[in-house]
Parts: sequence; structure tokens; C-alpha cells
Amino acid sequence: MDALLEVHDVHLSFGGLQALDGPSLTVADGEVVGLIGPNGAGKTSLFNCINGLYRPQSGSVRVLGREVAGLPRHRIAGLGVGRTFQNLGLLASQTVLENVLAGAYHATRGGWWATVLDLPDVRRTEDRLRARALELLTELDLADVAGRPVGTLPFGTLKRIELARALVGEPRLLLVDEPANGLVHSEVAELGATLRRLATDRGAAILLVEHHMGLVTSVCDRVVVLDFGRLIAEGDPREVARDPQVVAAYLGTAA
Ligand SMILES: Nc1ncnc2c1ncn2[C@@H]1O[C@H](COP(=O)(O)OP(=O)(O)OP(=O)(O)O)[C@@H](O)[C@H]1O
Repeated sequence: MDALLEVHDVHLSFGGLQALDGPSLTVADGEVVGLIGPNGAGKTSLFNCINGLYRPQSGSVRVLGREVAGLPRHRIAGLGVGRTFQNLGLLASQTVLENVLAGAYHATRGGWWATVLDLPDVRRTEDRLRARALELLTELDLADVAGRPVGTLPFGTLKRIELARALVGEPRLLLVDEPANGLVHSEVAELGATLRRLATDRGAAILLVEHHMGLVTSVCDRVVVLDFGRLIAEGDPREVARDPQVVAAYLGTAA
């Protein structure tokens, strides 16, 4: 069977700078894979190539066996790829519920006429998404703030809203970018439990970019390590963390 995500020999450069220099990796259903590496290693660039923000110059990115490199972002989201952003992509003046529903934009594209005419199909989809959003808000302990504007809420809460927004479209593959950044210890532990639950209960595959090694070792089945756009190690999180090449990369001494 095809892996859920297959990245093969992807190259991406900005002028003379090689952001991705041929990494290959796979993620299977229900698997949580950590994507780690020092600052500037290419982690976010790889996310951008998977969800269609960037188009790699060469190589292949397959989701459920289908080539997605070069497809528009909403089409890739429609194939089941969700994403959270490092710098939260939330709208401060909108409520928590509105922000979460915006994450399902690709699923509500019934067309202008369908929306204006309030066609039953569009209404049914919107009702279903609303119910799903409210369910997620309860699951992520956000039900009490559903009607509050996002701009009035603390940072740890915003991180959970960002996660709910990525989940409302029921992704098969979730790309999570530095979710622990800015969270206190107890929030990181809670986040780890939430990510594990998503993979175990919903069978979602998760690719997790994270610098917090405690979170990586506690939730990831496997990690892949990038340095200067290249894959330098792969395997069990604890073993990889001891790999001399990985240690050197983090200390800035790798070639
Ligand atoms: N749009 C862009 N234009 C020019 N250079 C870019 C662009 N996006 C990324 N880069 C460069 O590509 C390289 C990889 O960056 P990327 O953000 O993917 O690394 P990262 O591993 O996610 O780093 P961090 O852990 O700091 O978020 C860096 O040298 C970065 O400066």
C-alpha cells in the first residue's frame, strides 16, 4: 500500500541558497514523525512544499499516491492535508468559532451561486462543519471561549485554536509547525497527549516540526533530521538524539 505521504528527492532553492537538497521521507497512516534540525535546516520549507505554498524545482511529493507538487493549496487541503503555522494564522477580531470554521474553507467551496442561493447542499455542509467545529472546541477545552474574539485570549489558548482550525477539515495528514513554542511545561504535556490521541483515535498521520526534544521523544514514533536541506539521520527519537552527526549539526559544527 502507498504511504500517506511520500517525499522523494525534493530540491528547492532561493537564488543561490539551497533550502532543500534532496531529502526523501515517508509517513504512514497513524504515524507521528518528528521533523527536526537546527534553525534554517529547511523544515518549514519542506512543509511549504507539502502543502503547496512552495513549488519545488525538482523531486516529488505524493499524498495518498497522488503527486501534489505544483497543485494549488486548496486542492492539497482537499486531499486531506492540514497544517498549523508557527506564527499563528488567526484573525484577531473574529471569534474562536469563526477562526476554526475558516480552516474548512476548502470543504465549503460550493461556488458563488450555490452560496448566494443558499442551496441545501451548501447548508448541509455548513451545518456539518459547525457541528464538527463545536465538537473539536469541546475536545480541546475551548468550548467556553467559542464566542470570544481571538485577540482577547492568551497565547496557550491561541495555540489550541490553531490546532482546532487545522483539524476541522478532518485531515488525514497534519503538518504541525512548532506547537510547543511559547507554551509552559504543563501546556506542552497536554499538547503531547492531544497529538498522540489524534494519531491513535483518529488514525491521523502527523509530521511534527519541533525544537522541544521532550515533546518529540514523548510523541514521535520516528524522527527525521534535516541539516542544510539534507536528511542526515532517521530513526528512533532517543537514538537519533545521540547520533554524533546530529549532535554536531545542533552545535553548528557539521560540514
Ligand atoms: N521565501 C524565502 N526566501 C528566501 N530564503 C528563504 C525563504 N524561505 C526560507 N528561506 C531560507 O531557506 C533556508 C531554510 O529555511 P527554513 O525556514 O525552511 O528553515 P527551518 O528549518 O524551518 O528553520 P527554523 O527552525 O528557524 O524555523 C534558510 O536559509 C532560509 O533563510
